[in-house]
This record gives sequence, structure tokens and C-alpha cells, in this order.
Amino acid sequence: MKLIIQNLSKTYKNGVKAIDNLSLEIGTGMFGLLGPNGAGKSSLMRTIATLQSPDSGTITFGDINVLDDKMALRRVLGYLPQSFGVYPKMSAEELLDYFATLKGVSSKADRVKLVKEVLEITNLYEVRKKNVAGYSGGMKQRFGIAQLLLNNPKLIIVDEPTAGLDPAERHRFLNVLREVGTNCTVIFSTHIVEDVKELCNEMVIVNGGRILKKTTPTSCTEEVKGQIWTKVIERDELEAMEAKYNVLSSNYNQDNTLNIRVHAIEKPAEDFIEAAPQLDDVYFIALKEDEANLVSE
Ligand SMILES: Nc1ncnc2c1ncn2[C@@H]1O[C@H](COP(=O)(O)OP(=O)(O)OP(=O)(O)O)[C@@H](O)[C@H]1O
Repeated sequence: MKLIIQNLSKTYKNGVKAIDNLSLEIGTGMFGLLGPNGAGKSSLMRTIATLQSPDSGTITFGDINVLDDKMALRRVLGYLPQSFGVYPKMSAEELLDYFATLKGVSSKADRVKLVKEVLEITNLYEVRKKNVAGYSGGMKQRFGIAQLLLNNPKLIIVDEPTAGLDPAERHRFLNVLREVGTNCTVIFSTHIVEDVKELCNEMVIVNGGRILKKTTPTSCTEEVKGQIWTKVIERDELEAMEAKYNVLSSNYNQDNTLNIRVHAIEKPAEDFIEAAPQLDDVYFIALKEDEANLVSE
């Protein structure tokens, strides 16, 4: 089913325009919303999840008019907010059983079957008797997926789920999400470029409540092929380089020198080396172009 967002806007009471006339179509599969902190990702997701209202615009999911019929959307929605709050001292199994009851699964036998199923999908079956409050960050996030799977959602929204996870936990989490996302629409927000690269078949780069670019993680690097250049510099040269070139990123080498990546249509100078474009480069180019446009406006 397709999620269609048209001309969505939201300005908070403090004057911050969090969503700025945003239009977007999202089909089945893993969709990534990539943007820095404050880009408006959570505002957009909360609006789609019917937790807050926009000032204007429309959202439809299949034949559901999301803003008019919130309950219809909630029935097919699985939502994992950025922070899930405090967990009571209950085991995962007990807590999921309780959530399933709240979601209207009244037969005990059905609940047992369902809870076992979602525990297995999220690789938590072995630790089902442990208190969720004592779970690691990654286990808590997988528990978050387990709870949202209870009503067999068609639309899954996960807001920055990998923030704060260690690499092993992050991988386990992404694998679980990849598995549950095969048959439905999953919207995944993150400021971590790697997340989108590993997981999503389509993506947008967002900032200032606007979409800067809609693309795919694999095709977008093609567009800047031959335009990414690297050079090793001393630390104190960075400022001068930034003044002269469009420096996208700089990373320390072990000997304390810096490796800079520059965007330029042609080789910026003799001592630059062409590099294979990465998604990070595309992300930084989009953000920098946006910044430059705002300044010139
Ligand atoms: N309830 C609110 N009232 C006022 N301003 C808000 C509110 N919620 C968010 N904002 C502001 O709106 C902008 C977008 O915030 P939002 O949380 O949607 O961004 P985000 O991309 O999810 O960032 P983060 O990763 O930091 O949550 C920010 O400038 C934020 O400070």
C-alpha cells in the first residue's frame, strides 16, 4: 500500500517551521528518512502516526484518509517512538501478553501463539522471562519492534532506532527490521548514513522540514562519480581548505593528519586524488547546497 503525503506543513507555537510544504510518496519496502537533528523527521513521523496534527496538507495510506480517520490508520500502524519511556518490572513475555490484550486479542491461546511468534522474530525468545527494564539498549529496541508487530501492521514507523546502540546490537536490530519489512511499508528515520545504506531501498534527505533529495542509496552515488576528491592535509590547513574548496568531510588519520573529501566538478588541484563516491558525500553535498541556498535567499 502506498503512503501519499501532500503539501504537509506544521509550524509550532514557538514559530519553528518543522514541516514545510512537504510532499512525498512511499511504497512497500524499507524507506529511509535521513537528516540531521532538528530536520523535522520526528515531527513528520508523529504526524503520519496520527499523534499530532499538521496545519495543512493531506496524508493517505491506501484508501485511508489518515488525518480524517485516525483510528483506521492506527489499526494498521506499528510505531516505535524515539524514546519508549519507562518499562515496568515485567518480563518481555508478560508485557507482550498485556499489550496483546490491550490490542484486543482476547483469547489466551491466541495471545500465547502471537507473543511466541513476535519474540522469535525479534530474537528475544531466549530472554523472554527476563525483565524488559533490565534489557540492553539493543534488546529494548527489538522489544519495541516485538510490541509493534502484535497487530500485524501494514505501516511501520521507527524513529531513530539505532541511536546509542553498539555496533553488534545495531546489526542485530537492522537484521530484525529487514526481516519484518519485507511485506509492508517501513519508514525509518536516522541521522546515521550507514543505516540507510545498509537497509533502505529508497530514501530522502531532509532538512528544515523539506525534502532536499529523493533517491536510492545505490543510484545516488552514480550522480557524483568523478566529482569526489581526497587529499591528506595537516590539521592547521583545514580552515584554509574549507575557504578554498567545498570540503564535505574530514577524518583523522593515525598520524594526526586529516583526510579531506572535496566536491568539485573537476580536479581541484594536482595533489587531489579521485575517490569513489559514498552516500555520506551525497548527504553532505545536499546539506551544503541547502545551506548555500538559504544564505543566498
Ligand atoms: N513540540 C514542539 N514545540 C516546539 N518546537 C518543536 C516541537 N517539537 C519539535 N520542535 C522543533 O521542530 C524542529 C524539528 O524537530 P524534530 O524533532 O521533528 O526533528 P528531528 O529531525 O526528529 O530531530 P531529532 O533527531 O533531534 O529529534 C526542531 O527545531 C525542534 O526543536
